[in-house]
Amino acid sequence: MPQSSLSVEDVCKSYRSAARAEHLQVLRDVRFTVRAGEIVSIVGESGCGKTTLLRIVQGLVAADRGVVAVGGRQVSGPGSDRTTVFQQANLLPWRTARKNVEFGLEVQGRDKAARVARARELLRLVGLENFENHYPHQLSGGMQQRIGLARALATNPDVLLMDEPFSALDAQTREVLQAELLGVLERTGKTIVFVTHDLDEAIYLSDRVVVMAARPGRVREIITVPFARPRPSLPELRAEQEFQQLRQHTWSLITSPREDPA
Ligand SMILES: Nc1ncnc2c1ncn2[C@@H]1O[C@H](COP(=O)(O)OP(=O)(O)OP(=O)(O)O)[C@@H](O)[C@H]1O
Repeated sequence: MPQSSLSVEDVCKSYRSAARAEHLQVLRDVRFTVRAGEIVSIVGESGCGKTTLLRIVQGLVAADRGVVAVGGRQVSGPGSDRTTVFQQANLLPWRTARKNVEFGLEVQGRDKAARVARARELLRLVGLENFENHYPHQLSGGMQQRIGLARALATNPDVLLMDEPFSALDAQTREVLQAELLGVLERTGKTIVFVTHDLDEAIYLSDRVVVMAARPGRVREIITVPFARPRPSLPELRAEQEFQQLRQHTWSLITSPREDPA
């Protein structure tokens, strides 16, 4: 199972604000690492630069300063070693579930037999092997998101970048998918960066939680999550005092008055 680490070193990014003719510093000296096979979540108030950071890691936006590296190789643009899973699965409506999973493999020019075998393997992994010929409109939101995850895994990226992948789902489906995601990730050993507004989700899924502060976006604290894997269900973990303390600490970091960023 090949795995790669991800490192983000002193990343800075500013945008020119047309309205105020000045630079808006979105990210300042952001630094953290995700070891191979780890899940690290990023949380922080709206506008602290989480999506911008993911886009820099993806290689879609260039940092002004700093370095992003996957497996020690510096990122200089998009690459097949990184794939993003978004809030909406954005499946192609005219393709079946299996053909959606095959999409990236087609782009890579893989032959049909290999594509079909790989897509079936991933549909099994996400528990949808009996739905390969269904079209997206025949699938629930949670099922579509599972297809989106299978599609992202199909090309075997080293790093998965997950941008609030469950936030459009109802609470119950969300908890089911969180538990499933943990199972899938344990089996695939991917290195994951997971952006979320949901602190329970961040703590439940992650090895570490990067708490960001805003204006400029920067790392406020990196919290190590002490719970051993495999983890119990989220409702069980939530009942533990240590979980509640960790959540309270994370919440207080996000909501407490900002220290002077100078
Ligand atoms: N292309 C751009 N041009 C100018 N400003 C931008 C651009 N992209 C993002 N910004 C600004 O950067 C800041 C951070 O935005 P970003 O979307 O990264 O935050 P976020 O933490 O992901 O927010 P949310 O939690 O609401 O999704 C915001 O003030 C936003 O207006």
